[in-house]
Amino acid sequence: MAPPVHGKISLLAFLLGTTTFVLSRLFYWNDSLLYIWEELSVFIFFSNVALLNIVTWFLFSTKDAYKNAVRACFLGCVCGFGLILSFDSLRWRHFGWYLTSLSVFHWSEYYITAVTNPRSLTIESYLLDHSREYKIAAAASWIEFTLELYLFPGTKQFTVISIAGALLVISGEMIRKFSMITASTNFNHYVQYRKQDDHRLVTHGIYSFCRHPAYLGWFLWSIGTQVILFNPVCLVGYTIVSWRFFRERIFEEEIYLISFFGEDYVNYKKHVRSGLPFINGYEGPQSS
Ligand SMILES: C[S@@+](CC[C@H](N)C(=O)[O-])C[C@H]1O[C@@H](n2cnc3c(N)ncnc32)[C@H](O)[C@@H]1O
Repeated sequence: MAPPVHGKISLLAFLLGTTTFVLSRLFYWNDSLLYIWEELSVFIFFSNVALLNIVTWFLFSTKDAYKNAVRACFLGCVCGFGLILSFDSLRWRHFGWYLTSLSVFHWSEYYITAVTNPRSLTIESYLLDHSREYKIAAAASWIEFTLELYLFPGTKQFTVISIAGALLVISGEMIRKFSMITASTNFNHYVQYRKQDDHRLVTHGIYSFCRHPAYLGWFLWSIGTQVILFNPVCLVGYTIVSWRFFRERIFEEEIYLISFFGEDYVNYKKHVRSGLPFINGYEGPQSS
């Protein structure tokens, strides 16, 4: 499946943003350039971000294309910044891994939707405006990381733990994207309260192992980000809050799936587990 024009714009703008990282590598060419980079890296980085914004504005002049491109370019710059920290900073290296994962996650939510289900594609498909709670959770993890970095710097250097976190993030991301590709036009970022004519029950591929693989993937990804950062407080908080969120979401979603697909969904539910620990979903009126 080829991405529609919005997918292509998003890809191009994201790659443009990541040139912030490529540019930083050019300063490693010789010692004088490296000296300039070490002295002026913040100024050079933000000048490049500003320049890219202007380039994006020129390239994608229509309102809709610009709205899309500016978000993708911003995520590309965050990815580039994450890569710079990952390669250049010992103290902030794991924060760099986290920023790279975060930007790739949000950008690919849009891009995979563009490829697999363009009809449902909107600017919200970046999930950047997800919810107030999501933003508070992100800010809390940045604050915890920074505080602990200054109070207990040694705790932010456990690379083995951060590698375990990165593996969780990568597997969560892959499970989620496989689910989106498998469910294709039946996948929607928002719970559907009315059945579309072409909405089919998906029970094959990754959906034959668990009923909610995309939520499982997101759950693993979100926990993994806190393991990368070695944030013990947010790790516990994220686990509890996201588990409760998915328990309620799955409960609500299954009420509608049973109303859409009747016995077919009830049978599917009997044979395939939800995928998230200790979450059974909707089990009839007595379970509410
Ligand atoms: C964000 S997607 C999540 C899908 C699924 N819960 C998962 O975690 O992979 C939500 C939409 O997918 C639809 N959906 C969920 N499971 C489905 C299935 N097995 N077959 C078809 N549509 C499904 C729901 O109707 C809802 O609109």
